This record gives sequence, structure tokens and C-alpha cells, in this order.
Amino acid sequence: MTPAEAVARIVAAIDPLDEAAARAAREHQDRLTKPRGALGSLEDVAVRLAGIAGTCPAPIPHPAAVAVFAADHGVHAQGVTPWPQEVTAQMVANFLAGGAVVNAFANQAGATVTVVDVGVAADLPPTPRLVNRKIAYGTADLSQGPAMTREQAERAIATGAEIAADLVRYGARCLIAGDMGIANTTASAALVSAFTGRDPELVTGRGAGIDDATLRHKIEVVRRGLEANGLPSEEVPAIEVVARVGGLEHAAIAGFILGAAAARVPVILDGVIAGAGALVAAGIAPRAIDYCLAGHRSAEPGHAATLEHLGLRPLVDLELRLGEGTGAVLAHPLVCAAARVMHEVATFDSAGVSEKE
Ligand SMILES: O=C(O)c1ccc[n+]([C@@H]2O[C@H](COP(=O)([O-])O)[C@@H](O)[C@H]2O)c1
Ligand SMILES: Cc1cc2nc[nH]c2cc1C
Repeated sequence: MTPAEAVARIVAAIDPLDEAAARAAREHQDRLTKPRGALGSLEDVAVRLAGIAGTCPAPIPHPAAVAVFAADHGVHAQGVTPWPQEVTAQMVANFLAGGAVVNAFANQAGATVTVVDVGVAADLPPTPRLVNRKIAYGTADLSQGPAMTREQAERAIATGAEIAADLVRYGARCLIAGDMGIANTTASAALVSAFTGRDPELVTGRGAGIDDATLRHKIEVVRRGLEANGLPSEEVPAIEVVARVGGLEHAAIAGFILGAAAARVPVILDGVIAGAGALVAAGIAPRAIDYCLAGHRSAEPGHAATLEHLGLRPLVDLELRLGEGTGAVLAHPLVCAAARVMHEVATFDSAGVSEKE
């Protein structure tokens, strides 16, 4: 099977949400011993989970599995980040040793962390916990032309979908999309601008920490990258957009979302990189976004634009700007709580509580 055929097969496996289960969940919410709507957007989460699972109430989406997709970026050469490229590989080692923030948050949430090398620019020592699916030693510089070939993008998408299917097979009931890649907020800004049509100035941020002068330069690099790649354009398909200005981790995250949707398992999105991956997934299969929950809103400005464009409401807003899946892992207990309400809270009838007059 070619990578293009693999992607087409995953897309064909994505069904719409189960409307009857979602309707039953909304009706059940309204019978629970609380004023109607009192759980705010957690009620929408419970309804969404029922539509995803196709049952009411939905199973509690536990345990969660985090996949951290790691890759490097040719645009690093443009001086868009103060961090050396080696930090991507070094942080992969840190994830594998259990020493990163995502490991601590995942331990708290009872989630596993799987690290997937889709494009790190170094050979990583093989260890049983690292999934080596390297497609290239980093992308080409998007400010000069296409970051990758269409086939590379398709392979990364198919890889992300396979990882999602594997994690579900191993018992995950909720998937979390994380990333690691020095310079990937530049590629994210280019993707967000390409898909939302917003000016690079509005969607480019400070990433892992830059001064005002470097931010101005980064905005110009994003602008040059879009121009060099003929974007934005309605005529360019989403796979081609991620191939031209995205990263291998963005493409893999898009595939991971498609894979979660095909398996009818909820996927919690992290920050601007996962969000940009979701824009790609939406361009390939719009209904895949129905299987997504926005874990948090990142401080990176392109993330708010992304969530608005996708119509997703973030569960947590703590001004995080780390990536790795951290914001999504923090939201996982909230998603589980929303589901648990539907199993355990009494109804007005069962508890003998009088209803509003
Ligand atoms: O998730 C986010 O919204 C986010 C915001 C800022 C930075 N990051 C992380 O920081 C790295 C990229 O930052 P930079 O400045 O090198 O583009 C990459 O590893 C991301 O996971 C992540
Ligand atoms: C130290 C460090 C940790 C990270 N985790 C995700 N992106 C990161 C970027 C840096 C620089």
C-alpha cells in the first residue's frame, strides 16, 4: 500500500458522531440532580464523549496514552529560536528517562508516554520505549521552498494513525497528542496562517522564548515561507500545505487525530503544534475534529486563532507554552470527571429531589 492509499483508507474509516447517543446524553444531563446547564461546558464534553463512543453514558476515557511526536526543522537555520537544534534529541532522551514535565503530569494522570521519532536530525540510541519511525533527519527550510515532499507528509500522517491504532489496541481509552521539535512554532505559525488566512503578524509568537527583535524577524521568516510556497491558497490541498510549510510532527499529529477518530476514541489536543496538526486533519477529513477536545489554550497567539477556526473550546487556560502534551494531560481528569457524572450522579426521580416549579 502506498502512503497515499494508507491515508485514504484511514479517512474512509471515520464515521460521523452517533447523534442518537449524543441526544440521549443531553437528555440524561437534564435529569441529573443539578440545575440544567450547571456544569457548563463539561456538559458539552459528556455529550461529545457519548457521540464519539456511540453509547450513553460514554465509558470513562481512562487510561490515557500520550504520544510525543518529535522532529527537527530546517527553518532553524534562519535564527527563529535561541535553542540549539540538539535540544530536540536531548529532550527525547529526557522523556525516555522520565524526567520531563510531561512525565510528571502523566504520572499524576495515570497516563503512559510514548515517544515517536518521526524526524529528529540525529541518530537516537535505540531503547525499547522509543518508537523509531524516522522519515527524514529534519525537514528542509520552509522559508526557501517546500519543507518536505508530499510522500514524506503522507508517510508521517500514516505513521501517526498507526500509532493511534496501536495505543488503542494496547488499552488506551483516550489519546493525547504531544510534540517536541525546536523551531516548530515557526512552522506552526505558517500552518495557522495558511489555514486561517490570518496575517503572520497575528499568529506568530515567542515560542520557547525570544526577544522583540527576533520575533519581528520570525514573522518575516513566516511571511517569506508562505510566499515561497504559494500560500495561502484555497487550491492547495491540506496534505500539500503541511508538506510545504509544516513539520513531520505536525503531519504525524494530523494522522494521529485521524486514527483516533477512526477508532472512535477521544483525542485531547495540546497547544499550538497539536492545534496546527488539527488544522491539517480538518483539511483532510473535517469530521475528525468532532473527535477532538481542546485540552488547553496555549499562550502562543496562533493557538487562540486555531481554536476559534476549529470551533473548539479549551478546557484549561493556565498560560502554558511548553508543548510535549502537557496542557492536554492536565485536562484529562476534567474529561474523565465529565464522563463520570453521567454514570454516578442521581436523577431527580431516583433521588426524590423536587424539580424547579
Ligand atoms: O504547545 C505550545 O503551544 C508551545 C508553545 C511554545 C513552545 N512550545 C515548545 O517549544 C519548542 C518550540 O519552540 P521554538 O521557539 O523553538 O519554536 C517545541 O519543542 C514546542 O513543544 C510549545
Ligand atoms: C528545554 C525545553 C523543553 C521543551 N519541551 C518542549 N519544548 C521544549 C523546548 C525546550 C527548550
